[in-house]
Amino acid sequence: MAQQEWKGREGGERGPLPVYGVPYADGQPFGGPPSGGPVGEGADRESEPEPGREPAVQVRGLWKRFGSQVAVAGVHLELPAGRFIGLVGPNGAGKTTTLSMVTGLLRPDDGTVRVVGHDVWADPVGAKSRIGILPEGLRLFERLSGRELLAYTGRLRGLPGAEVDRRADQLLEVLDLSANRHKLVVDYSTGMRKKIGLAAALLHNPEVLFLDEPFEGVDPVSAQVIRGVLERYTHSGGTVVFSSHVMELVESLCDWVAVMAAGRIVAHGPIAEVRGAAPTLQDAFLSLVGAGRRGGEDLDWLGGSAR
Ligand SMILES: Nc1ncnc2c1ncn2[C@@H]1O[C@H](COP(=O)(O)OP(=O)(O)OP(=O)(O)O)[C@@H](O)[C@H]1O
Repeated sequence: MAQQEWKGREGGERGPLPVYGVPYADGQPFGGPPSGGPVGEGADRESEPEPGREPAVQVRGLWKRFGSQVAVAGVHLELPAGRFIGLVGPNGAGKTTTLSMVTGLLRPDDGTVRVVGHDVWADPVGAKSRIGILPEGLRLFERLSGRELLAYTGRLRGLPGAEVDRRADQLLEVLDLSANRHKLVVDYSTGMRKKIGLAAALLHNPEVLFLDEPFEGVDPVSAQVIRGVLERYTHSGGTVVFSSHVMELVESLCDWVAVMAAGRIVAHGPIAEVRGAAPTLQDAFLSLVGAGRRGGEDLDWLGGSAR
């Protein structure tokens, strides 16, 4: 089965896959830890960051305004490598704006972003060659088939054709898209679009994967498949940063979380630390973002029965 053949970044029987395009500065294929142990099954996922390993993302004093609207208000954040990281916050908190600036899609008004040590704006090629992105409102080349989209993405990433073919076929198989490989992307369902977008983001085996709401519109079976692929990716040393509103999902998937509210980071760290004494992450989240008990008490006209 293709899933078993697809070896992670620490390699398997076949060893690590070769790196193409811009070589990694530390000479480590696939961003495997230059020192320290592997992050994976059996590792203490909530322990301190691995010693000697560059943070996946370092954000300093990040600001973004849209007219009078301050979307991101001086974010400082350091995301450890090799973790499954959730970025959570209420609607309008600034998550998408932050992720857009961190991935080089939107220029900040102020501040710096480094991805695995590479400044996103001073060294865009160095930074972008190390990341994969599944952005919000994913725009894809609609008139290509899923298979053609992966071939195109792979060649853009500098992978040789044979390697693109091998990886694309494995990803299509693992993500259960093989039967739809020749269908045009325009005819893909929402969940299929997420999966082909994820395949495109993973194809060059990035060091850090940024996903904006990857499970939105995805059925439970596909969600399980995506989850398995992402867990495999982090277990072999990759870093996932994903935004979500579904706190149960974040709690079950992530080992590290950053909470945003009103353009600022209000808490960050290992899940257990952020949860503190609260029974669930959802409870901790509600108290962190200052949510009141607005359950619609004022909507006295709503609800059928006359009073
Ligand atoms: N291009 C834009 N022009 C004007 N305002 C914007 C723009 N993009 C974002 N904003 C505003 O910036 C703030 C943060 O938006 P952002 O999309 O980053 O929030 P979010 O946390 O991702 O929200 P959601 O969870 O609803 O997706 C909001 O008030 C939003 O209206």
